[in-house]
Amino acid sequence: MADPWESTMDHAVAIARKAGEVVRDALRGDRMVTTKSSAVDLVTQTDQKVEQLIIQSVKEKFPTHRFIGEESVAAGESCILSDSPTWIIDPIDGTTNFVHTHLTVTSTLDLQVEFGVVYSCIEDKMFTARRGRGAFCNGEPLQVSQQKAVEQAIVATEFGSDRDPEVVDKIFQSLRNVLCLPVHGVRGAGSAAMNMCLVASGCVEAYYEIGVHVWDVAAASLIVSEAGGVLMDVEGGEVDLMSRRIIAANSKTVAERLVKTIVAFSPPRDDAAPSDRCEDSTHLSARKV
Ligand SMILES: O=P(O)(O)OC[C@@]1(O)O[C@H](CO)[C@@H](O)[C@@H]1O
Ligand SMILES: [Mg+2]
Ligand SMILES: [Mg+2]
Repeated sequence: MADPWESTMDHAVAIARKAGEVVRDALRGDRMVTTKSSAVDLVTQTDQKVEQLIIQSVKEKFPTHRFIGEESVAAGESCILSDSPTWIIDPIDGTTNFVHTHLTVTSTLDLQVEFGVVYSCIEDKMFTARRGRGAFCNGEPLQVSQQKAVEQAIVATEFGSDRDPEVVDKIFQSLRNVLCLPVHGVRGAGSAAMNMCLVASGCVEAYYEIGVHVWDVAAASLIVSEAGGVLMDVEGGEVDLMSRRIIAANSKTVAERLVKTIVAFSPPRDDAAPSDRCEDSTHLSARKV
């Protein structure tokens, strides 16, 4: 049966590839860095340029579509899912990697709940998923790991950009608990989207994080699900993409072991009123790197 969203997804893949070209070009030059919610929550002009490139390109073809973009929300736009087709965009997931010219930088585009696209532009890996039609990397089907024993697993996570000592303590308590399950190892790509694509690819068995944003995980969530994986809230139950908490695992068994292990807490939701997000958006003086 013809897929009504096929041409739209094709456009998403094409614009993700174009975004990757812009990111790769920017890696060869100087990057002006400012900060958002904390001194280590980095953003560059390339993040903003790529997000506008994506949004303008989509608006021209689909004028009724709505957007949730990381940098638009940082600039004060709402982060509310509507009944209209809504694109959830992270122009650069892994800005810290980008600023340090480290590998693994992705751009994510998600059209709720129809398709997800994550492009890892340094590796030239295009991860895609269409609801009900599987997940792929450069056209090759993806399948999660079949390892159900968490003691034989590698788990991915990130430390986030909140440096409140009480929050850091909880993050470290979870990390300690996971390590002592024990697990074979803990890894972090510096990008939630890339960590989740590693789950979908069967490279790691699970990823969890408290502190992510909806734009970090929306596209890759569909890629994990379509690769046979499971999404869960850190306290069990259905994942809420606006809650800033997620477990993406190869199986319910592994996900439920992590639920019993993680020290749960609730950051301000992405769809909370801007004043409640406690994002102080302190734009410290820009610096060139
Ligand atoms: O700001 P960015 O580059 O889009 O997000 C980068 C990122 O590593 O920070 C989050 C918190 O650790 C991660 O989950 C997310 O992928
Ligand atoms: Mg991100
Ligand atoms: Mg980003």
